Amino acid sequence: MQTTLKIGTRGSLLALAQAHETRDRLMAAHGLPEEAFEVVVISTSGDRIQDRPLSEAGGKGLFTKEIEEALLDKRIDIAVHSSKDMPTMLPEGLELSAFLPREDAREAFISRKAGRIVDLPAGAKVGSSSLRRQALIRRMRPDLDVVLFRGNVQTRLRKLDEGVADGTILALAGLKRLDLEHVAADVMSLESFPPAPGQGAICIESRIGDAETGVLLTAIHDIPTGQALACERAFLAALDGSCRTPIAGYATVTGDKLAFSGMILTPDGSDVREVARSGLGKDAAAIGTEAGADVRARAGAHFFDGWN
Ligand SMILES: NCc1[nH]cc(CCC(=O)O)c1CC(=O)O
Repeated sequence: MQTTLKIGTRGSLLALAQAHETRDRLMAAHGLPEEAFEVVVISTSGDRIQDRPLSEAGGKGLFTKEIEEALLDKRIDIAVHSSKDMPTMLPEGLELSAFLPREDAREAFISRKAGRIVDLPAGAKVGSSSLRRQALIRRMRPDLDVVLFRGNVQTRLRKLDEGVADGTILALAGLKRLDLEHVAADVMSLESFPPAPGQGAICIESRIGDAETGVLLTAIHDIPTGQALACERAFLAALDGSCRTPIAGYATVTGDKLAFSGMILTPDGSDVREVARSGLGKDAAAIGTEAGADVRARAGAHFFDGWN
């Protein structure tokens, strides 16, 4: 390779850890030196807006817009993202071309006051800005006070120290990538606190038709993770998923088999619909689409009233 491969990323420590993991895997897969890569940090609107829930500020695309512009302008060659933060629709000309092997997708409860959510005293404050997490907390403990909590992982942990909330929920995957796994008081089961579609999986976005980059990425793409993500993202798309909708979904792939579980909730957590489907990994997207259509039909129009 004559020129360096430019890897675009947000500037948070978690985003940088993900960009470095991608670079390290590319180095190992192709026997390339570190100098063959350049990590380009790009600030996004999502990083700058801190005072509002993202659902009000414009949704998921806020973390990707400026990075995707850089990709389309060829200022970078690939973009590294948390799959969870990726909208279901990408700008024309871009695709998710590789997924790294998935990290643990479970959620962690973090608190100095209690070992588990169920042990928090009545009225305790739990901070989260995710509608899914807020709904799941309320479903489990309607008596808790759910407060808005934004910022990167470090900011949220500092807010806990400052007493802004008594507890919060973070992805175990992010904590692991930051060597902060020890702050987790409890790791919650996939059944009791199901993750967001895409949680724990790093994805790489690139320009459609960029064959040179495609060859590099094929070597680090994890097929089971790619199938799981195709299913989860199809589920989200079938439900018109955005940051405004409490949706959980998680697929596992073993050999050629795929198993998917999904859930939608009303924002107050009082009503849920669950769906489980299994099939072949090669049919991942169709399984996700069908699961989404099924859960939507069983929910009925009334279920979605409170969503917008
Ligand atoms: N929305 C922020 C975000 N995007 C991805 C992760 C965690 C890492 C992952 O799920 O891969 C986080 C932080 C969190 O939810 O704790």
